[in-house]
Amino acid sequence: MEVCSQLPVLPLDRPVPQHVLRRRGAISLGTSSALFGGPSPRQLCKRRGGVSYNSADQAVLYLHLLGDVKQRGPGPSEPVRGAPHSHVKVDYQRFHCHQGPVRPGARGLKSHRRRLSFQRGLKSRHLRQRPSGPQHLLDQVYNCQVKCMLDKVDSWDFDIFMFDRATNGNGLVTLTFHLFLQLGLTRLFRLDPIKLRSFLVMVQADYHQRNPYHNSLHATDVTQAMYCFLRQPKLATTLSSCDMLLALVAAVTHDLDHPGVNQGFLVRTGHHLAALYKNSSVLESHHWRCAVSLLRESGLLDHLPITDRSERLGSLILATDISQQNRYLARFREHLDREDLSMADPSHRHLVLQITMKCADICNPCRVWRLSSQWSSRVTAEFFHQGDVEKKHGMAVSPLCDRLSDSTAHIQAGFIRHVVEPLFREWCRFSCTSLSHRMLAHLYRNPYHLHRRDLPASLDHSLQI
Ligand SMILES: Nc1ncnc2c1ncn2[C@@H]1O[C@@H]2COP(=O)(O)O[C@H]2[C@H]1O
Repeated sequence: MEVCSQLPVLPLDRPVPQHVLRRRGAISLGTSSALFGGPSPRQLCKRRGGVSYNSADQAVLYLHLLGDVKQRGPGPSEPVRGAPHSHVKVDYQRFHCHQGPVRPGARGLKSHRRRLSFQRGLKSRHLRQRPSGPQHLLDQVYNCQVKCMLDKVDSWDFDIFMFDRATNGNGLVTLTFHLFLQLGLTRLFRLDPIKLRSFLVMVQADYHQRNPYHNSLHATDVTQAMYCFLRQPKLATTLSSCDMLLALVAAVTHDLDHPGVNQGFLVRTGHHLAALYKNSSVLESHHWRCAVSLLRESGLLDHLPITDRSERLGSLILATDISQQNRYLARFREHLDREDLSMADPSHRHLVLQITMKCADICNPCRVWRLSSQWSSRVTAEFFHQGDVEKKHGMAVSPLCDRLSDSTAHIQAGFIRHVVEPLFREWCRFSCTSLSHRMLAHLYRNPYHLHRRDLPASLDHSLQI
């Protein structure tokens, strides 16, 4: 594998010329697709390599690389040259030489998923260690891309999907760590960067990557949106640093351990969480308890005398229960109508934070179509998957979950009209900024795109005429 250690920052929105690629010949574990170039932006989005491991041999990682691969320097053993799809076997113990061999008893700990799963151990070690050898060189290739994107993290058009690929699926850790620095929270609260990173690694690992929608990418997107909102003048000038800290923690943890099915499903199948939380805000209560447990496990905030920390975090996460939207919105609307919302009043500030959390959670239809369309496809895929499971077990199919009678356009139209628009209209009254107007503009424009996407091509053509 040939790796260049000094690479200039490459723009992510343009294909890399072939001659540059040939000269660099760089391939990294998590490199941005931009490095591999290609004629179309669509191809830019495709990863050309991957990593896997064999559970029978946990000391070895397999790199799967597309194209002609040549090795230089100490690194992966047994390189394969010339094959169109090369597999390079990497001695994992050499990557992490000071970790020592995998303990024979380690497999016995598998059942304690929440504490010491193989994946969490693997990820956290990988992120906590000082990079060494080939990994260090590989990191440099894509760190340039990530840095370039993070410079624009306050942009409403931030491409979270590309960012996640550029960070090799570690978008949540990378972005949130950066935002803590950016808001000065790490310095102000004297947060231990190692604890912060290990907390974020655990958070990321506790999202289910198999869920099309409720996974760590959604949490990263919500966190990025939260950051954009926190920078709005109404909030930036009135919220305390403690408010901001809690808001970021709530955003990044608000869907922890989401099973990919809704509360109705858990209640109807007699899931233990439904019994535990008495069929009320079942998932949100679980996300909150998971967040508290990971905060404890990491010890991140242990040194801070923040009173009611857990309760305040809980009330932000519980506010994302969509079935309670009208209750929150009515309170917010009343204050706006009476014009008596005072950001000096802690209870009013907290209500505003809850509304901010709700906005961040369901802002995906307010993103630019390029991003919004991906979210609507993902959420529909998750709904339909639940419907498939219900059909398979002879249960009644939940609303919006039947792939035979529901469609993405239909689901989005209802969601936007009844849920998103009422919330963002009030938000716009509260924070009347260019960002708010932009979000509303996308919200009104996106259904038009959706409608066109669902039309047969011939009909779409006739409409254009
Ligand atoms: N684009 C979307 N289309 C339809 N429903 C959505 C969309 N985005 C979010 N939701 C729903 O809004 C809910 C907010 O709370 P949850 O994350 O529990 O589950 C979410 C989805 O059910």
